[in-house]
Amino acid sequence: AIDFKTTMASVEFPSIFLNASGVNCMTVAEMDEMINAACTGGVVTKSATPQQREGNPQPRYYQLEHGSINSMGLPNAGFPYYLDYVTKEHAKPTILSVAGLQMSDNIELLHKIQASEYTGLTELNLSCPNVIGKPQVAYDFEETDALLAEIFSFYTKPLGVKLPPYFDLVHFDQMAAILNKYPLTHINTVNSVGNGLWIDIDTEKVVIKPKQGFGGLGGAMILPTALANVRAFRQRLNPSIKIIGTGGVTSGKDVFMHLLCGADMVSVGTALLHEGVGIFQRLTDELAAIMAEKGYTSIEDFRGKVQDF
Ligand SMILES: O=C1NC(=O)NC(C(=O)O)N1
Repeated sequence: AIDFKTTMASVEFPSIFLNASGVNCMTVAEMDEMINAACTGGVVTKSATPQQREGNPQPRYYQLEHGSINSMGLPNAGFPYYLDYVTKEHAKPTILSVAGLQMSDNIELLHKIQASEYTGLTELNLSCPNVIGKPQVAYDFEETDALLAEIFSFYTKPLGVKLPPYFDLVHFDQMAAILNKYPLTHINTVNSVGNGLWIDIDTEKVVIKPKQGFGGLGGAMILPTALANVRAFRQRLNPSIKIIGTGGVTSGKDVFMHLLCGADMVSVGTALLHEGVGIFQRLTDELAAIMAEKGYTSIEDFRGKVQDF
C-alpha cells in the first residue's frame, strides 16, 4: 500500500488528510471522531477566539448545487477549551486554529500558547470573512506584516497561517514576500471565497441570514481558485514553508491536482460536512488508484510537478 504519511515542523502526520477548520471540529466528540477515523492525519480545531462565541444568527449555512455558502461568524467554545484539548495526548497530531477579533487578541492568544504546555502546531486564521464589521486581515498586507513581526518577536513554537484566496498575481508576489520573512511552518490556503451571495428564486430571498446573505463560498466551485493559490504560493514561498491545500476537494482527482500544485497536506471542508469522516478512506482509495494507474509509488513522484502547457 502507498504510504501517505507526511511530516510538518517535525510533527509526523500518518496521512496527508485533515479537516478544514470549522468542519467536524467544534467539540471534543467531533475532534476525537476525526482522530479516530480511518485515513486522517489528525485534526484541525475550530478557530478559537479568546471567549466562547455563539456566532451569527441562523440560517448561516446553505448547501449549493456545487458547493456551500456560510456566514457562521466564528462560533466556538472559546480558546481554553481548544487549548485544553490539544494539550492532552492524542493518537494523531492536532493543529490548534486561533482567530482574534482584533490584532491584540491574536498577540494575546499566541502569548498564551507560547506560555502553555502545548508543543504542537498552531494555525493563525487571518482570513475569516464572516465576522460582522471585521475585515479579512490577510487582505491588509501591512497589517499582516506588522502582526507577524510582533508575533515572531516572542513566539518560538510551530506556527502557520490560514489565508484567504487571492486573485491577482501581484498580490501573490506581495504576500509571499511578506511570508518569506518569517519562520512559518506552513500556510493553509484557501479559506472560503469571501462574501459570495445566493438567492432562492421562489422566495426571491437570500439563503442565509447574516450580512444580507453575503457569505464565504466553499466546495467544488472554488477548486480552480484553490489550485491557483496552492500553485502560486508553492512557486513563491521558501521550501521550508509547507502548504496545506484546502478548497474544493470532493474526489481523489481533486486531491491529485492539489498535490500536483505542490500541496504537502490536503484538507476537506464542505465535502466532509456532507459525507462524514468516511470521505477520507474514499479519497485515499481514489488517490491510490490514480497513482497506481500512472505508475507512481510515492507522492514525491509528482508533488509540485504540474507542468505548464
Ligand atoms: O475562517 C472562517 N471561514 C469561513 O468560511 N467561515 C468561518 C466562520 O464564519 O466561522 N470562519
